Amino acid sequence: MKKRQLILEDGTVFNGTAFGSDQATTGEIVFNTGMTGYQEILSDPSYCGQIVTLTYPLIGNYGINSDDFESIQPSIQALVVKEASAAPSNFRKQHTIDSFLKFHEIPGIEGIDTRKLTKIIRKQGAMKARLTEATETVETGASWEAISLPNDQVQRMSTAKPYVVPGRGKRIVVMDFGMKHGILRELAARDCHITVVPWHYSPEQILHLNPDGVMLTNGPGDPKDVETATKTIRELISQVPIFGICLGHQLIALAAGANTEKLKFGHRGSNHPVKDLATGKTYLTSQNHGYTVTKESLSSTDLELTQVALNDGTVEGLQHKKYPVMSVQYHPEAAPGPEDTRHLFDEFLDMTQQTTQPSSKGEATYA
Ligand SMILES: NC(=O)CC[C@H](N)C(=O)O
Repeated sequence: MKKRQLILEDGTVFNGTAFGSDQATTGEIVFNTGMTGYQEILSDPSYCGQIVTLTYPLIGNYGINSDDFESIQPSIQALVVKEASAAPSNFRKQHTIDSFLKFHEIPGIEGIDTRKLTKIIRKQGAMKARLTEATETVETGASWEAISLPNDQVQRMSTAKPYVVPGRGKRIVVMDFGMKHGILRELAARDCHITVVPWHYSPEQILHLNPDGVMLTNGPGDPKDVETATKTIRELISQVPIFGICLGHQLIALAAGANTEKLKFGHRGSNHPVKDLATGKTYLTSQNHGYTVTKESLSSTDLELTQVALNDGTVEGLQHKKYPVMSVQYHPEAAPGPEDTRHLFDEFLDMTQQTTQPSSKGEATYA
């Protein structure tokens, strides 16, 4: 078995065994605490450029199947696990995790105490890490600084050309920032006529499609890296009902004049409790994000805080005070994860009945 090392920016070195493809690689290291759903995590484009470690110790035990992908091409930088199952057992199984990662040229390392690794990330915060042959010397602080991580992930993950998923229902334009299939699945299940457009589509191009509503998807990286999209959303807010998920939520916040910031180590897992402030109900949610909307920055905007994370009090949901625009930081499409908040897709489609004409009082009148 080939030896491989995981070297963290803080100097910690983990020794393990290679699986997946061969190349050495560098990325931001993040952890996900979900007990299942590794295939969806591997193929979630929001992880583009990140080395993902999973706290659940046995990964790959039900194989890789044809049904559970969240994108065609997995885009994680590397995978770090305790044990990669070589003998998966499931009636849907098509590949082992090793052969799947080899095919997609993604390196992995196993034999790592991923819970110890996670505790280090929680203490030190998200940092750079390198996956390499065991013979490479440990990098020093200065050389880590010289390694810059990418900031063009949305450009790489978004569709290059618009395309249609036909339906007979509501006309929804989806701005693709690195969309998970789950979002399309939910809209298609509600018979929407879906037009998926590239991240840089202009307000004119979007409105020309005559949408009943605009969906802003999840996506990788820092929301401040896609200023063009923020400007587009700023123009759309008063003209069409909008629903934003994760990166889409952060972009609505920026467009409305709020701020975003990087969390110390992010939220990634399938059991994050979120409280709806209007009803007092708590939902379990699926999450994958490293940035958050700055709560204090909301006071100078027309956005109202609707939901908060119960673990750390951060912003989880927003609603525009004048227009039919809402967003959540978590994943109501829940792939993987609990389905508590799927109803938000229905609420979005209900919202598309509302007009966006401000009344004489400056409030929107919802027909
Ligand atoms: N899943 C997402 O859309 C993540 C949004 C953003 N890239 C973040 O990490 O916060």
